[in-house]
Amino acid sequence: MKICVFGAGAIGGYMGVKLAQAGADVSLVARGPHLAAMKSNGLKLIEEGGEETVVSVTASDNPADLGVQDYIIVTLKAHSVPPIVDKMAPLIGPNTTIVSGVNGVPWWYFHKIGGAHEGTRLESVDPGNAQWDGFGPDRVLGCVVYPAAEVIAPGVVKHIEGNRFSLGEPDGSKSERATALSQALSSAGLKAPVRPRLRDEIWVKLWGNLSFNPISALTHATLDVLCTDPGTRAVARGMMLEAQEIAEALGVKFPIDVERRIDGGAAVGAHRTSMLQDLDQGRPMEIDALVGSVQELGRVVNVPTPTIDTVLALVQLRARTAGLYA
Ligand SMILES: NC(=O)C1=CN([C@@H]2O[C@H](COP(=O)(O)OP(=O)(O)OC[C@H]3O[C@@H](n4cnc5c(N)ncnc54)[C@H](OP(=O)(O)O)[C@@H]3O)[C@@H](O)[C@H]2O)C=CC1
Ligand SMILES: CC(C)(CO)C(=O)C(=O)O
Repeated sequence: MKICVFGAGAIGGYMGVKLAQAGADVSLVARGPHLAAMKSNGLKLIEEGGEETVVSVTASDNPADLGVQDYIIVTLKAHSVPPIVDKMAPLIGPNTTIVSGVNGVPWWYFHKIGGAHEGTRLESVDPGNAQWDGFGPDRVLGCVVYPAAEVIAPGVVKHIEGNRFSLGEPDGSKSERATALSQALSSAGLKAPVRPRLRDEIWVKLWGNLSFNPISALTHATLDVLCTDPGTRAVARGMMLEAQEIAEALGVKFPIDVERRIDGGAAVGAHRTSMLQDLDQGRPMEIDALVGSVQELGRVVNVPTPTIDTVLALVQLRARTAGLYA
């Protein structure tokens, strides 16, 4: 089984080391100094408990070097995917599965969902239908990424916590391709359950990213603070309740309530969300995938989103004034 991890930064690098350590036929697409470091010295993973592993990896910035794959696991930031759809072509053959390990509402959300919205495209996450038309939604296997990791130096990934990558077919079936990948990831020491209702998990994760991430970018507060301060907790709650109404209109069942989700955020502790880290480090922020996409879904199901609209406008302007958002 040939697996390519496209965008081997924090999450992709973590997966790449675990798969390579387990003897999988894995290759990585990366770029710049991070790629140069992993080519010269191998890719180093510092695990949750401090244990360090260095593996030698097959890595390139040119997909043509790596050939056709059985699975391409995409671990790019959401906004980085549409521009590289054409670049991925040498990795794709008739039976290639594309695993979308990207936060936010996935571009394939309405593929095989059934009902009135079947086939709806989302401009916020797939401008110009680049992925829908370029990859084709039938290739896609969904994935919700739970681990937290960071590239702390070129060629060095620090794993912070978690090892679950939930997988799910857009139609909820337990397919052969999902089961085979789940086994490969499990052999590498990762948890990879195949879920019949992946969209429910997407929303529970998204609840946090939708609200905590922009609030942290606007306030520079860590999760423990913004989830317990009465004012920002109320803003997060307002956004999450609007999102819940949208998701439920689309058939999602939430296994927990908003208060429990916010308490879960607080329990993570003094974490600076990825959006705040991106702002601080001058990197583009995942605003469209995490917040704009939920606003767009609200328009699809005619649910008003006044709190989401307000926070989205503020964080967009914050990012624009930092030169990080067009
Ligand atoms: N990090 C985390 O803890 C978590 C992340 N996620 C999600 O996972 C996804 C990946 O996040 P994360 O791993 O943090 O992101 P990173 O930025 O660490 O990794 C993406 C990597 O892809 C590289 N890249 C971008 N464009 C190209 C290209 N055209 N060719 C080759 N390489 C490219 C980037 O290089 P460069 O740095 O040069 O741009 C970077 O090394 C996101 O959707 C994120 O929200 C989900 C849960 C937790
Ligand atoms: C906020 C958190 C921890 C989950 O809600 C996260 O995923 C992020 O920092 O992007």
